[in-house]
Amino acid sequence: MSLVDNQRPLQPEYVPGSITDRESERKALKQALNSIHLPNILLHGPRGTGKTLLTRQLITQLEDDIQHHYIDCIHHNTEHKALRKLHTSITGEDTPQGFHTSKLQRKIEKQLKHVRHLIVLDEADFLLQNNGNSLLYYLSRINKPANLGIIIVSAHTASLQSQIDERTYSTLQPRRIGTEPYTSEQVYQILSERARQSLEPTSLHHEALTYLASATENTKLGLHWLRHAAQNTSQPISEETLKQTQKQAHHRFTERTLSHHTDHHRTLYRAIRNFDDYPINSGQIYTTYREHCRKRDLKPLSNRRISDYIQHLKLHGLIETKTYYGGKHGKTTQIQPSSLLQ
Ligand SMILES: Nc1ncnc2c1ncn2[C@@H]1O[C@H](COP(=O)(O)OP(=O)(O)OP(=O)(O)O)[C@@H](O)[C@H]1O
Repeated sequence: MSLVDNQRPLQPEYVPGSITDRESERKALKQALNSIHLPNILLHGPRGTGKTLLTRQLITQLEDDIQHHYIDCIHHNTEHKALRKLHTSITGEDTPQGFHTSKLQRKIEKQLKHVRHLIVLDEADFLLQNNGNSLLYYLSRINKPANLGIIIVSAHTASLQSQIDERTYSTLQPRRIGTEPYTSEQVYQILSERARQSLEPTSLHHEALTYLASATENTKLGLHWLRHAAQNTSQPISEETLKQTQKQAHHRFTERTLSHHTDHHRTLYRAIRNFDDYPINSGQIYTTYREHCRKRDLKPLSNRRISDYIQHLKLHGLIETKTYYGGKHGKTTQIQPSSLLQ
């Protein structure tokens, strides 16, 4: 018999009825939106600390005269792609393939004049890493007379000042709102509420949930692991069940994360996991990546592109990197799989 009565509350996209312990962040966001001019906000904090949830809740409560546009920058990681998405969201129409950036900009500017708009750039690090601040520069330039607000959601950037050019920064002047990592008690509370809504009664031992909450600060990973355990046993979930399913659950979590990316990202990640000893340097990784490509009949990408892809894995929290300057080889990057994903 399945332990899962309702799958939905265990999905990361599910919006729960109430948000645990994020009242001050919720209020800060709400307050910022109450000003005459829509604000620019940098919402930052580690992965799985409720940033997307807070944003999603906020946009459902906007005043009627504010249109919102949600852009996931993992998929829309260039100015052009993000503008296409924005254009579609503003007009409600598909954006023809042939539209150039300047045409998109003209059409968007026309629409922006009359109503207030709030743009959410979720996972903004992917856009910044890939395309610098060209989109933010453009948006900051057209924001007159201040009827446009931008929420920049980031798991890596606590301050935009070093990431974007001075002019763009001083025009945007984003307010910073941060989400701290959850304590294990908070993770426990969040996961137990989701388990209550999703699982059959008595199908999760108390000490199993305590173990799960102490083993991960990232609620997205915690939910995924719980779902995986529930789907793979017909007995009530114990601490032992969780320990047994940990490796597989983490593996699936990584696969799911990388499903948004290319075959080369997956091949690269496999190459990184292939070593016995860590850290390894980017040169060793590139050689191993090429061998994996050969076995999979893939044409390897250049070292330069692979350096970017290493950054993508880092942004997702799948690997940890340290860069050293100086020495015989100039700059070297040392890499290891994330200690949080075993
Ligand atoms: N305070 C909370 N109360 C209830 N559920 C929460 C809370 N914080 C996070 N969650 C749930 O945990 C999951 C992950 O949260 P969310 O996606 O908002 O985190 P995030 O900080 O945006 O993560 P990432 O940086 O990886 O995108 C979601 O399913 C969300 O509903």
